[in-house]
Amino acid sequence: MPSDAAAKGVKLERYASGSALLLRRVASGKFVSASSHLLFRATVLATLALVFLFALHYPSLLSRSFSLASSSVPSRSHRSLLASSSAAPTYGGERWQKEIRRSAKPRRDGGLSVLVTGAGGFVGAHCSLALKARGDGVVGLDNFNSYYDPALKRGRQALLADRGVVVLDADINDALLLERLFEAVPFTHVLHLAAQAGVRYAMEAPQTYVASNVAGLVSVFEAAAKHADPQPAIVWASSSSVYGLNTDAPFSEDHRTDRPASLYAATKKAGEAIAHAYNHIYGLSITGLRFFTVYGPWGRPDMAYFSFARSIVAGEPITLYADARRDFTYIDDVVKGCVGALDTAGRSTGSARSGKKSGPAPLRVYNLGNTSPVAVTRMVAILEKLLGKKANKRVIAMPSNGDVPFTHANVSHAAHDFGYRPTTSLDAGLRHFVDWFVHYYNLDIKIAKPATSTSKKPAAASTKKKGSATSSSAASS
Ligand SMILES: O=C(O)[C@H]1O[C@H](OP(=O)(O)OP(=O)(O)OC[C@H]2O[C@@H](n3ccc(=O)[nH]c3=O)[C@H](O)[C@@H]2O)[C@H](O)[C@@H](O)[C@@H]1O
Repeated sequence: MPSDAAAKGVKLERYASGSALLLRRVASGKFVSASSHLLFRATVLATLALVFLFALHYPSLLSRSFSLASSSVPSRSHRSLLASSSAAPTYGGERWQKEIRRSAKPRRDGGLSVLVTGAGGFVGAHCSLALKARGDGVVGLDNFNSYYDPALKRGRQALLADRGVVVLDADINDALLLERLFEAVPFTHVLHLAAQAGVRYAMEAPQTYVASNVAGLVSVFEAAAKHADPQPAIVWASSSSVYGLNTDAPFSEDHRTDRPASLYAATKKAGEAIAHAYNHIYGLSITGLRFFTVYGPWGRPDMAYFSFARSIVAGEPITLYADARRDFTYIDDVVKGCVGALDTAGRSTGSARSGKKSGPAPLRVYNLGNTSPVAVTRMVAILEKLLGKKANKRVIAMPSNGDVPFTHANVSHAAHDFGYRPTTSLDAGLRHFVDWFVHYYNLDIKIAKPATSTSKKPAAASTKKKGSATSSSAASS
């Protein structure tokens, strides 16, 4: 990855040469007299000077147009990394390293030291809390982009800060930052969850998926393979969507995954192929987890269960795709799967110093689903009951937007290798979600009592009340 200054130079050059070309074309017109050449040169110089000043003051605007790496996010300076101390001008340095090392330090014998990318995200925040709670060291990073309401991500960050977990304000495509992190801490594991999520949004913003899910994944693998000593084991988020047009059910890891139905799925499938290459060449221990429609407290507002809950409360219509079914998987179950995958990952066998591996390293992929698909109409009925309000439903045929009609996980491999056993029904899980949702948005809603008691308690993160409510209309798509 080029340095900031070099990248800025390239951008500036393109910008400047574009302006000069335009001006040259105007200059070649017959109406430009010889006497105006001097004026023309002065104009070019002045334009270049203005572009230079503009680039100095608004690098983020330029990088949004030209940089693949940052096209998915409202660009922010890579130098303002510790969200808790925005005054810090650079990363690296003693104070920065001290804070990172404190956060990364395990508090139990044999504890892991885990770098969690996407720690401000839904699954990342829950996993970070769970790891910290059992005495592992955790450092998070997140670019806090505005794909959905960043206030929610900041809320999760605040929760993590309460528990002593630092979440850096940084992008996975910032190779230098990753280098510095691996220099500062000998992480035993990386839990790589930073990604551009969402199946249907890929039609609107295809490049953001390439930037985060392909380029970003390579960036993490590169750093782990070449700048970490010893190399960590990596567990990363793939997706149930890789099964695409597969019709054999339940979906097994042995089934075909070469027919993705969306660009999102294609980038996740590409990630699995990239993982194979890095495992093969560099001896990185890599585990891909295929998540199945994960939901719960502190969830993603772009997902159907969350956006439907908001619409029901607001009395707005919702659109249901006819006959859609999902293997909805509760966050606590997924967290157990992630932790199990970390605990059983096995070591990487490569060496950053020699560039060689001592032997084959583990390369694994697992489904993390609930094993019981439920109709989306049923999911809405549960929400209606909990919220005490009917949804204004519009049912349409499933559009061709990358969606698939159903998902259904076979989890026997994860059960066998690390005891993964999902235990939360959609009724119980949505109750925990609605409980959190009502508190978080300070809604005046009394949640309907369960017909039968649910055995599980809400997730640790779900009981935290938010003092100042975020307007439900503020959340993104
Ligand atoms: O399992 C996965 O791999 C994926 O799960 C979800 O994707 P999806 O299952 O499509 O989740 P939602 O967007 O919440 O949709 C859930 C269901 O609601 C349906 N839906 C969605 C939106 C809508 O307006 N109407 C509607 O009926 C969809 O067809 C789908 O069956 C996540 O958004 C992806 O990031 C993740 O990778």
